[in-house]
Amino acid sequence: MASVNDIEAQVDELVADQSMNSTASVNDDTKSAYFKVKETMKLYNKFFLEAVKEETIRCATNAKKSVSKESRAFSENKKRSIRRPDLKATSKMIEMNAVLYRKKQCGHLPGIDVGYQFYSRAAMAALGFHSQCFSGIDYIGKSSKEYKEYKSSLAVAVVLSGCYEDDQDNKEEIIYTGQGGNDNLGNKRQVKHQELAGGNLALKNNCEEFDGVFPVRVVRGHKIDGKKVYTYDGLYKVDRWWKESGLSRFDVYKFRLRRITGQPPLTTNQVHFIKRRALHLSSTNKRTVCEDISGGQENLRIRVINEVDDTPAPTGFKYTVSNQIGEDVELPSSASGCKCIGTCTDHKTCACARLNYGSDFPYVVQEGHGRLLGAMDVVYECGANCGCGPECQNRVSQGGIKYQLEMFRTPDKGWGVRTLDLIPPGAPVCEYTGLLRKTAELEKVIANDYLMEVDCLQTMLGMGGRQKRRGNVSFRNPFIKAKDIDKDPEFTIDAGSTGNVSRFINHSCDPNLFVQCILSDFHDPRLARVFLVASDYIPPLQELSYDYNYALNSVRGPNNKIKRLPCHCGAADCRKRLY
Ligand SMILES: C[S@@+](CC[C@H](N)C(=O)[O-])C[C@H]1O[C@@H](n2cnc3c(N)ncnc32)[C@H](O)[C@@H]1O
Repeated sequence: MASVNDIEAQVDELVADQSMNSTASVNDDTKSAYFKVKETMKLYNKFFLEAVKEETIRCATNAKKSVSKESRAFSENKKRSIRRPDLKATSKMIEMNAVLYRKKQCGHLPGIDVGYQFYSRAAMAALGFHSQCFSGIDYIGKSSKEYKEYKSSLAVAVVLSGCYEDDQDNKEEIIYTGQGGNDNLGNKRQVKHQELAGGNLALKNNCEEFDGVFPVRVVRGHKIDGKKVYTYDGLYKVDRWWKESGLSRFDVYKFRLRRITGQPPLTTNQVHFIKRRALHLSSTNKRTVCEDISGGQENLRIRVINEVDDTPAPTGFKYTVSNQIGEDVELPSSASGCKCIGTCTDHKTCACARLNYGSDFPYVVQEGHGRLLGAMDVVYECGANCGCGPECQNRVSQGGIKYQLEMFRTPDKGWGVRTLDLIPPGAPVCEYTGLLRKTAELEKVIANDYLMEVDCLQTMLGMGGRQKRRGNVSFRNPFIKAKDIDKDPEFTIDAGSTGNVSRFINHSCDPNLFVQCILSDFHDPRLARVFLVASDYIPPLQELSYDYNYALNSVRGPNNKIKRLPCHCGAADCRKRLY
């Protein structure tokens, strides 16, 4: 188990990551509530992925240990009783005092608006929005020392999980069944009487003792791409309660919840997509101007939609799924690679894993998705000379795009890219491809909006204001001497005339992707491949964005005058200018 010191170090590191991720230097007081919510979720997601990794290792170790029949049976049971990573992550948040809203409170919580989506009950608890991971009703207990001002218990939030046979849900008016007496097997069965205690008593108090003055936050569970998601539907007043004999003839408590007027409209119906339905909506209801911008080169076709104006699908560039190499760029010979066979599983014996931060695999594989444990200086994947095959868990970024993307016309940023699938945090979404050129060659180029510097080396060395990231990769680069390194990267990917879908991804001051350099076939960081990786859960139809990270006043026009480009990202903490 990690010591408190380890955990504190991780938090410091993450906070450093966060502050360096933004060019605006924001201190705690000036950060908006939205930013704090996002930061808290990032920390939770990091702990979650680490817990997944710990569990994977624990299960593998248990399986190895099982030699005799009995110990194998024991180990199988242990494997089944996996300690839930989501609960472990929340415990860690509590242990570290990192829960955002530690003191329970009624009403809206800043930074969490109606329509906000939680990707697990544990994530909700990590924010302090609803602190129970299993019970439907979260309440302030009357005996709680912290809440002396309340003479009776008081409910603050309820989850409508669809687990109770007696629930009735008309969206604006809900007949909510109290908690308890359910068999918790997912078949909605009541198996015993409910009691007027705990959360049920608290909801009754909201209605009677407090005369409906204190509304409860209502969260509704539904599915996106087969994953359970919880959407905040707003504040509801508890205006009636009663006891009745339920469908299975057991006593149940009922509470009538009425949505308070004047709140933004409900979004649960709008976000209730399953994979194919999102695609279907996209293809039938919208104006498609190109069936596949990749011309069949990607695994999944990428439609182009324009519902804004008459601009046809973009032309004037050649689609390429991998980097084209400029005439005066010489690629180094391939790195020697690992000797693993099939798939790499042991980080101690895999030579590629050992090059990474913590001498370990940089990814965890969860529910079929390979996810990066966090932003790193550099990621070493297995490559051309490795013994393992394409199914290896250390090749997550390889093999093309895995999430259905769509290009669309925005009202004020030209073309943009959105996802039609739910993308989990840490998932590599796409490579930034183009023509790999020497940066010096591009100095005289005046207008090219599609350049991406390969700043892997500068990031590894923390030079030139590059993001501080996780990385214990020592500088043992045979390609270049440390003293010769310039703060400006030597190579740039120019996607002006050749590139892929990434060239259409816009900037945001509150992005959902981050830039990650990856090395695989060869290990020269000056020529690393550049990927865009999800930093949050990205729901279907949300625009993809990353931080272009321009230094302000750094872009000059033909007459050497400083150029200014207003930012239209719409983020609460928008810096107002791209450059
Ligand atoms: C790499 S391109 C992105 C794709 C571009 N929208 C297009 O239609 O080709 C970068 C350019 O997109 C526009 N852009 C990207 N993000 C923007 C933002 N947040 N606000 C305003 N314009 C933006 C700017 O014109 C910028 O120079």
